[in-house]
Amino acid sequence: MARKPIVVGNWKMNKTIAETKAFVAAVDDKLNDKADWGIATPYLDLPAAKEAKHLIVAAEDMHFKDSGAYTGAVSAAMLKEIGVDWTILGHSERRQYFGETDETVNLKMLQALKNGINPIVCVGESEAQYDAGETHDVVKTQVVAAYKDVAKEDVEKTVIAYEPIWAIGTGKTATNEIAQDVCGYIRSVVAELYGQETADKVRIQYGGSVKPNTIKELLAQPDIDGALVGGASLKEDSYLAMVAALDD
Ligand SMILES: O=C[C@H](O)COP(=O)(O)O
Repeated sequence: MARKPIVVGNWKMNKTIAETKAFVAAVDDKLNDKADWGIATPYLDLPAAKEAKHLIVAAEDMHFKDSGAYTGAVSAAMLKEIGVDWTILGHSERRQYFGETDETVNLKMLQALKNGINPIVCVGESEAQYDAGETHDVVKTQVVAAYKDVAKEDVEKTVIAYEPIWAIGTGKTATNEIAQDVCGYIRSVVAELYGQETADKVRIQYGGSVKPNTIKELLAQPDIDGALVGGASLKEDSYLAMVAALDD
């Protein structure tokens, strides 16, 4: 079955509210139907981003509890209240700098799905793990942990982003072959967990130095159903160049 690609810009800790409004004004009307197009923004920018009519708007994280004494955290209900029904979870920067673990990613997956929020769950190996040939083992462990207790009927609401850490912000995109190999392997792990039919419905993104000149070939790979894009999603012209690249 054909899976519609999903391309989401992950802005990380970039852009003010004013810059978000300018981006939406420049980009939202110029998208095409070659993919579901979206942006993940800092919490403060989300209401401005939600002024978009076409862009999917995602948070970059959320907490796994309903409410309580979790200073600095944002809940699923808070996101839903402003109409946000997507979130990234388990990005490697959250794992590296904010103590995110496979266990908290799993709790957040369950909390997101319970609240009608679609998670984009990130997995990927470090450079040392890549060099040691551990990529498949690492992503399998992360996927199995993330989906613990996730119901089969919820799986197709989720997106998996394969982001090799060594390719993030480095300009070192994984080759099409490596990206396809790992995304295909991730699909086989989902098939082991939930069966092939469910695995065939899950969209798997590649992320890591995706640029307007590389996105089309990456998305042409059979198991790559989109991209999670950092740097190249920040400038309006670069985002629109990715949109145009899929039009060719
Ligand atoms: O979530 C996005 C990734 O971390 C990729 O970032 P990048 O495109 O700047 O390498």
